[in-house]
Amino acid sequence: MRGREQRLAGTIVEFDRVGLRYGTGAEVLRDLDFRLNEGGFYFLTGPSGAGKTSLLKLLYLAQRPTRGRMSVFGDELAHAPREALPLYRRRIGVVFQDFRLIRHLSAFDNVALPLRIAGHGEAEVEGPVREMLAWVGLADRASARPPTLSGGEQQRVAIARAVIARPELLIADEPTGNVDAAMAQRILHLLTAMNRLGTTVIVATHDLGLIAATPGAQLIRLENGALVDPTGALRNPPGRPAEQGA
Ligand SMILES: Nc1ncnc2c1ncn2[C@@H]1O[C@H](COP(=O)(O)OP(=O)(O)OP(=O)(O)O)[C@@H](O)[C@H]1O
Repeated sequence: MRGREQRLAGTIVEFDRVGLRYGTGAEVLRDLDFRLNEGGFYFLTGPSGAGKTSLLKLLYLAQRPTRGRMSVFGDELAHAPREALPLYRRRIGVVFQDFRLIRHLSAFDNVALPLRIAGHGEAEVEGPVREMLAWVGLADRASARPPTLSGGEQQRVAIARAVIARPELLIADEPTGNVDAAMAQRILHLLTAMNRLGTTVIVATHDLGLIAATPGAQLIRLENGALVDPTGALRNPPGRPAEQGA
């Protein structure tokens, strides 16, 4: 299926001594060494200002490392030409902390956007978008514009938009930051359902309840721009297919 890529079997993202600085400031991320397994579910945690959003920006290719190597979907992207990135971005779904919905478009049109950008005709858009809106419990809000939706509803439109094109990698920045506990459970359910369908998921969160409710998820902890990985488990994740029975 992805045979042309030379990635280490089972690895979707690999960081090798990655550093990031903004402008001429000090590095906000330092010496990040880790791998994400295909099909894994990861929580990214750490104190405010530790660099979680910055790390996610590297993952969704909005920032490039200022140091080190970074491969995504098996290709080295730290120095890839800018015009090469949109093709990779289409394989990544992002739920932004502040949603970034388009205010003047309906919930339906916001969710339809990735399919339309990918060139799908309206016949291929209508059904999947209706189905996705139903899946996130917003079938009756399809024509509503974001400013008329509650925070939790906007959050679910943002999730529907992020997953409609079946991304291989789903990145969510504090996806339960604006909702109550019941809605947080519902959002977690949506993310784990995507994960069961094969999508690799990484979620930045301060919500310990969310982590406790997701057995099998792996923790990635950042402190002051560096990974806390005392056992090296993030550099050499156990149980990767390439290592089994080899
Ligand atoms: N665009 C930017 N320009 C300069 N510095 C930035 C920029 N974005 C983030 N920073 C700095 O990088 C560091 C890490 O910020 P980041 O937003 O990645 O942390 P975070 O762990 O996501 O924090 P929070 O949990 O509060 O969202 C902070 O010191 C922040 O001030």
